[in-house]
Amino acid sequence: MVVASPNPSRAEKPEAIELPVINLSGERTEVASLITKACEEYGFFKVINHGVPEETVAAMEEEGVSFFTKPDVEKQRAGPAVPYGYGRKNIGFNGDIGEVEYLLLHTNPLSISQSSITISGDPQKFCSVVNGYVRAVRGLACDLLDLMAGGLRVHDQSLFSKMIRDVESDSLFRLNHYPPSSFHHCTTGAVGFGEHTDPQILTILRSNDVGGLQIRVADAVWVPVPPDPTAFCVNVGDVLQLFGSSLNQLESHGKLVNHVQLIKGSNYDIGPYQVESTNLYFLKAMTNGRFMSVRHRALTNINKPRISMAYFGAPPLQAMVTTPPELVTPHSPLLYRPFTWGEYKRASYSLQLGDSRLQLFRK
Ligand SMILES: O=C(O)CCC(=O)C(=O)O
Ligand SMILES: [Fe+2]
Repeated sequence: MVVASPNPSRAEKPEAIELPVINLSGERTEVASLITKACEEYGFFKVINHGVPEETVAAMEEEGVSFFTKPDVEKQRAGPAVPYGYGRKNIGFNGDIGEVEYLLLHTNPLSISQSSITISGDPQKFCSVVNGYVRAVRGLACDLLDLMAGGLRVHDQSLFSKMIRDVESDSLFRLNHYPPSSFHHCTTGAVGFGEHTDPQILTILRSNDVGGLQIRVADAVWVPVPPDPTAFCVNVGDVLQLFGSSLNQLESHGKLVNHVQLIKGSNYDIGPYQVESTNLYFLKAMTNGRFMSVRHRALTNINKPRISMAYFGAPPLQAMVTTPPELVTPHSPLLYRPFTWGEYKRASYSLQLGDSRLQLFRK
């Protein structure tokens, strides 16, 4: 894999990346193969004609805006986020800080209903809007996971999706609010949500029309993903990476690497290249590394508030996460030892946001 040197000059402003756009109303086998390619080459893609009603998204966003514009004392009633509830600036338990406030919810309906009491003056309405949104995006996530399993030729095409359909699924929903940087008297965008990979299976992300999401294509090279309020942005989580890798595959993550080369060929001087020998940047586990869980972060906008909504599809805590045998071949030997999602989650919670976790489970 080719990456930039650790000390890039002017590496902060590479051109925006055009993520693959997958039209879900297309022919199924073709859609499955496009999604599989996007997961192998980018780890991120956008979906259109996804079937999630605009009203469902608008209602959720409205609840988010109405919560975040409340006075501080009222918001604090829903906190602290240990781990669920309202959090501000502190992300996790290990000192990560960002210019963000958020609501982190477990998607279990009982948990949503309990959290709603301190979040909203009309808890029943809040609860029903969140349940409606979660149901819709979970449906989308399951459909995408079935298509991925098909594209990877996994025998049981519901192998991935049944983990998040399970009533005990540990899936989460996070509403992020990034106040404009000017609010903090900054003249440039600040880091709202620091560099990380999502530990779960799959993330379905939606934001308002304000940019901020960036993905890391190489060491210290961040490319902005333009906002698109008509689409969902989907990204592979660590666990999905495990489900499908050989080092050969790690090296063939063409598109992101090509993007770096494009930047190198343009005005951006990102210094001499070197061959990266360890898999520090692209972490992968259910695809035995065929799909990549890419590092990303979110910056604040100088003038406008940004709202994002992320659904993180996860297995039940006791579920065993392991690569389907059909994805293990002599050419692609098993990369990770089997583990439970609970074990992986505990490892994530014990580390900082930007730490690599999957390699703790490398065979
Ligand atoms: O706000 C965003 O666009 C990204 C947020 C994110 O990566 C997360 O919540 O895990
Ligand atoms: Fe994330």
